[in-house]
Amino acid sequence: MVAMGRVGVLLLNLGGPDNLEDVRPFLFNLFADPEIIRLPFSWMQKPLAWLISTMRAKKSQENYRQIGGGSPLRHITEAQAQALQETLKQQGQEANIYVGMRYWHPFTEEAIAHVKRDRIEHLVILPLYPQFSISTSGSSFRLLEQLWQDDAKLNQLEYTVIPSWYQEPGYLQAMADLIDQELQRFDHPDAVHIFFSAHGVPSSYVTEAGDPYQQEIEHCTDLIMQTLNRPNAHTLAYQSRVGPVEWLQPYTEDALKELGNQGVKDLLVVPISFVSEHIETLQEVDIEYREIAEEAGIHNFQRVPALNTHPIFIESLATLVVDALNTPPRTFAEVVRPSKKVKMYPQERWEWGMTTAAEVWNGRLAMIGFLALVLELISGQGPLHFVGLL
Ligand SMILES: C=CC1=C(C)c2cc3[nH]c(cc4nc(cc5[nH]c(cc1n2)c(C)c5CCC(=O)O)C(CCC(=O)O)=C4C)c(C)c3C=C
Ligand SMILES: [Fe+2]
Ligand SMILES: [Fe+2]
Repeated sequence: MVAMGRVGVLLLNLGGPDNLEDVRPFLFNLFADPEIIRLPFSWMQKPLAWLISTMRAKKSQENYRQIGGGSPLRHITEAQAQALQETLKQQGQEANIYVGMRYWHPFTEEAIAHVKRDRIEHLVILPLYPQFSISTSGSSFRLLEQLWQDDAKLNQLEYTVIPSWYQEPGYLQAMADLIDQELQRFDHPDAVHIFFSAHGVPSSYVTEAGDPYQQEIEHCTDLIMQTLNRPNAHTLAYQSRVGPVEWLQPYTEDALKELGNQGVKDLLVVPISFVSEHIETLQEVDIEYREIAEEAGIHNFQRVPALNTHPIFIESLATLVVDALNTPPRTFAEVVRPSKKVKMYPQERWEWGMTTAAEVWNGRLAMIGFLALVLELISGQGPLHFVGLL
């Protein structure tokens, strides 16, 4: 059934720096998010975000430089929006598509301003993360919930949230298709080890805060293997760990070494937590993990491309939208998981010149960092300058 009234679809995504100058402010926005670094005191959030983004900027910029000087995420997401609009139209469903990024342009706040400007009556909120995590979809839902609380006008809008959608048959089919296509390029397709690499999160998100992410990733992997219906061996591992705390295991780099030691020669990486090419496929997998794999004796290391605008994938998004318009709406309150502020999660090492110091930040260390920051701001020549961080 086709929904009446003005329909909008809000696609949520992370966002990425468009150029190298954007890297530091992008990182600041990311680390200023309490769903990314969970602190006991909210007043610490911004100073700490400032410190970590400042310390990480150079390394991160170097990674973005290796993939052409910026993230392709904005262009790809806009192309997905365009393709989704056309597919919906073919199915008789007119809809405006909006892109709302969490940490960079076009920001979620801008997207909501456009939704209001266009006087949308029914809004489907669709994160471009197939699986739910507190740190991704959860963070965007929390932000939206806040925008709704701050703006009474938004309450006239009928909205519905799709929390996660990795079970959608079209999505699974598109993933299986991409894998199958890449397998055919190997001399012995059945002998290829299929290596699912998911973006990691700190383990405590799952064990302490109740993030369903790990369970959804595991289930998703099983469903893709069932859809693929081939005899290949497969592994699931977690990539992109930052900081010294424990993240979901096994880590991608360890699992690759292990497989290399076991004599695996042909390996196909399947990025599984994200539907677009981005820095972690183009730089981390294609450059860093390839090097680790080759050193471990995996001579034929290939990767499945991201879905981007794969037609079966875009059709599955259209199906999700149409289904959401035809079922009772789901509110933010139903989909935002409770998150206890349990611990401080250090995401970055302190790199004081030559020494790698604290393994885990504690409150005291954060306090020292904060004082350093204050001194820095007052004098312009404070301790951060002194140790070469700025
Ligand atoms: C489902 C995917 C993602 C999860 C889960 C996730 C959690 C998470 N990420 C960080 C820290 C960083 N993420 C960064 C970039 C980044 N993260 C994702 C996806 C997930 N993150 C994507 C797609 C991207 C890249 C966007 C792009 O520019 O193409 C970065 C910045 C890049 C870098 O410096 O390495 C950081 C830092 C944490 C701490 C976390 C869970 C708590
Ligand atoms: Fe991330
Ligand atoms: Fe990351």
